[in-house]
Amino acid sequence: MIIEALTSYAHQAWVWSTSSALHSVIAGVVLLIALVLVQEARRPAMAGIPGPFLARYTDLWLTRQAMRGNRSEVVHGLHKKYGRFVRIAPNHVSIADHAALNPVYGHGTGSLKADFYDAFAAPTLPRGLFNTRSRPEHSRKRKIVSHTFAPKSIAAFEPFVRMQIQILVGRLEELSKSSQDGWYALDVLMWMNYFAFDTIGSLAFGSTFGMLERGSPEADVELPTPSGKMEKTTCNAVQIINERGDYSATLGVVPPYLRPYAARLPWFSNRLKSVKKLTGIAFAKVNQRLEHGSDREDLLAKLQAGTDETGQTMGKYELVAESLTQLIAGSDTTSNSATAIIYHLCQHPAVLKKLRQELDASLPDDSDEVPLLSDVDSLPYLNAVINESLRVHSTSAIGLPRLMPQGGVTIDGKHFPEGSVLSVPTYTIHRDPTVWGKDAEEYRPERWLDAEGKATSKSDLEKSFNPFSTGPRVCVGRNLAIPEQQMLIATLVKRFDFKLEKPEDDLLVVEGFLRKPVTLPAKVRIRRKGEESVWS
Ligand code: HEM
Repeated sequence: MIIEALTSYAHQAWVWSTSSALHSVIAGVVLLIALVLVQEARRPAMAGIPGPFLARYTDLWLTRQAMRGNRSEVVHGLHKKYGRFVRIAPNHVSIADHAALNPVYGHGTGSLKADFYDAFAAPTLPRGLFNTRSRPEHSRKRKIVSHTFAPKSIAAFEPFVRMQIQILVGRLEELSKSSQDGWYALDVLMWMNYFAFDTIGSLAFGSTFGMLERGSPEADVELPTPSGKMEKTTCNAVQIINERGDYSATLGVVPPYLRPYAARLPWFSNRLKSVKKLTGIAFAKVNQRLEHGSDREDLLAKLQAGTDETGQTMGKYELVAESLTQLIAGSDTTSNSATAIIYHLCQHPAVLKKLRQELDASLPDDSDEVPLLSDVDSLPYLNAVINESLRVHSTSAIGLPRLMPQGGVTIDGKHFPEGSVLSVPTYTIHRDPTVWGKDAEEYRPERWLDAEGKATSKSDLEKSFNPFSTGPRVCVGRNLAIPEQQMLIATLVKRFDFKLEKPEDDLLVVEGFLRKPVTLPAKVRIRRKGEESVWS
């Protein structure tokens, strides 16, 4: 009886919906609402968690924030309004509490990278260390790659990094001398990009992109043509790496079943060209290296030599994928952070003065050499300046989404079942007043030091300091990233004066996957001792 009645009802509804275009639209909307409500009913754990009304029913709310380029600031505002737990998508809760870092990201929790990371896969390559979501595949790759970042390897990389700093110094001196009053106008961000790309090019591909020498962001690309031949061309590597971040971080929050359609919209399809070109850069560089060989002890050499537990080395495509991963992960992270440091030093003359006192006391004045890592890695104020800049700027600022494993997870009495997506927003925990104090929004390197100016026992602050993430997917390159900043910033501060074109302006930032400065117009000149105030 009931089945007959339902069948007859469905039949009538079908006839009604097909009887006119308006009826079809109404039927479609009703169906969509029914689907959304059924989905909502299947997620009782999420139901009581506050957040924007639309985010409860559709991922498109978060997509919109990602497209607008200020996701972290918006999510931060929501946490201020609603508290520690905020539902930012139907199946995604943001938890602004450092105590959630371990259950969400920690070793042994069994959480995995969420399907957000599928949007980071390069179309023609196997997954790399960063975007693989498979635990066994990640463990295998991580074993090979972490070996390349062991302390012994970092010692071998130091001369390559110092060489790029030396080239940067030479170029800035030359440009300063070319100007009548010694001040040369430049975009600090672009020069930090040239440095970061050339350094990672030198390490990950065996040769630089020549950006510092040319003062331009061009890189060679090799792309397959429809006929299967490789076409050689050039592109603006800085621009395409930015566009690739915007593309992936936005497409990654679109529901997976809508991604093929979304990818056809001009906003995405224009940026997809950049994703392809980026792969072409890695192909061009790795091909060059494989053709010509090299006896350099760099990242690529270590990747080529690395073996997994079965004794297998990486094949060519995997090698390209991992080199590309390092190019993407190790380039603008470095340049964004260095630019933010220079900006904050320009805005805080007292901090600059103190840093210079420390550097002048520990490094010789008359040396043309870039300092050794061992000369600068334990300088407390330099490290405080770097940490404070990583905290305030947070180039990796969004909550990195993780999929909860079988059995789910309970955080602060709230249970999230298997399949829930959770994240801890780095931008917000870097501003938690219960950890950082009432002045959490202020730039104050002294918070990293004790009353005698020595590095504090960091455990109190470090529990909420998350620039490199944590757990099995923690940044594998952090042992390189920090020494790179230490040597670079020590050299620039010791040898140059900077002044901002518009000191009254905040640092303009936009967020794709990373929170990055848009530009930092400034002037640079060879340092003139006794005229310290010019930085502000
Ligand atoms: C200041 C500089 C850097 C910052 C702030 C930074 C930050 C991060 C963060 C937050 C992650 C986790 C991403 C996620 O889970 O989605 C990450 C992962 C990663 N980083 Fe870095 N990074 C920096 C420099 C570097 C450098 C120089 C390299 C290599 C040359 C590098 C290579 C990687 C790789 C390969 C991963 C993926 C690790 C994995 O999933 O096992 N990073 N980084």
